[in-house]
Amino acid sequence: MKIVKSVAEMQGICRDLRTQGVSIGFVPTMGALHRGHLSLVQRARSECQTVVASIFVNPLQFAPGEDFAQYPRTFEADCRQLEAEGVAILFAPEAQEMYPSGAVTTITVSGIGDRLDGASRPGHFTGVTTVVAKLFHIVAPHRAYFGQKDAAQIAVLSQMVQDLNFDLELVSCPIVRDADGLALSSRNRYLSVSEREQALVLHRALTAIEQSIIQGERRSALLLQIGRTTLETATCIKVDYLAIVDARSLLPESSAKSGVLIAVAAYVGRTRLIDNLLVS
Ligand SMILES: Nc1ncnc2c1ncn2[C@@H]1O[C@H](COP(=O)(O)OP(=O)(O)OP(=O)(O)O)[C@@H](O)[C@H]1O
Ligand SMILES: CC(C)(CO)[C@@H](O)C(=O)[O-]
Ligand code: BAL
Repeated sequence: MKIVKSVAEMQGICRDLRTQGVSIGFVPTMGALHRGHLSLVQRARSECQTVVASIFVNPLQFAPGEDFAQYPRTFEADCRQLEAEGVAILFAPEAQEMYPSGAVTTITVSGIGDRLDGASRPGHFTGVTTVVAKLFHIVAPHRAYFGQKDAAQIAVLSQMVQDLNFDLELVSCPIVRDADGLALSSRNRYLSVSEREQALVLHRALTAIEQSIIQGERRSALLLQIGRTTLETATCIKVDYLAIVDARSLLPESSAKSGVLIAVAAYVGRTRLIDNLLVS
């Protein structure tokens, strides 16, 4: 696996690949890799001739007071895992390389970008869309792979790709979970043993809602009440949001019909976790 730190070098390599007609699959990450990230690489490998991954802990998407400084950085182990999965090129720039003039020019998806995580983490999605647009310009992928765990991120990026005419396909990949249901996340490593036990309530709340839908209940107000009752069984959880929304616009839906997203975010101790399910 070739490791590239310079924007100009990365852009040159990808330009050559495209000229040769090689299809490029791109997996952007912030590192601290787990099986969720690797599932995106595996999907990219199965659909594209070359896989490019990136590791960049993007300062722009962390609000003041968030965990930018503590965010886990496990570069050597990440490289070993990416190489074993057949990634051809890893782009791992420093912040100065990505933002030499600071963040003077940014991209904001209005509306969608201010909902769910965008409401709780002001400026977060402007940071995400700005860095992902830059990465798309640098890597010029044919396909880019994102996890459904970050469902609001997918909604925001899909809108950006459409509005700014990025010539690529955005591929959404299923949530990878531990055997007990907890969605894998780099931030899970912040959890103590007892916090991890409490964190299971997120998936349990989503499952309780799903069961009610399967039994025929469609009214969002009632489904949200069922979810909240389950969340209240955990003592060290502070719910940020539990919402039933349209998966594309992220606007509230009064009925849990097909295509609707049920999303939850909660602080488990000081760690903020998210999870969701799509109604099909
Ligand atoms: N459990 C998972 N299943 C599938 N994809 C995932 C999972 N966790 C993360 N991803 C995807 O991996 C990509 C990189 O995410 P990121 O590096 O932020 O990891 P993360 O585990 O989500 O970290 P964080 O704890 O910061 O949310 C994103 O597209 C994200 O949706
Ligand atoms: C897409 C991303 C790599 C942009 O920094 C990040 O938001 C993430 O890891 O989901
Ligand atoms: N997975 C989204 C990255 C973040 O939480 O900042």
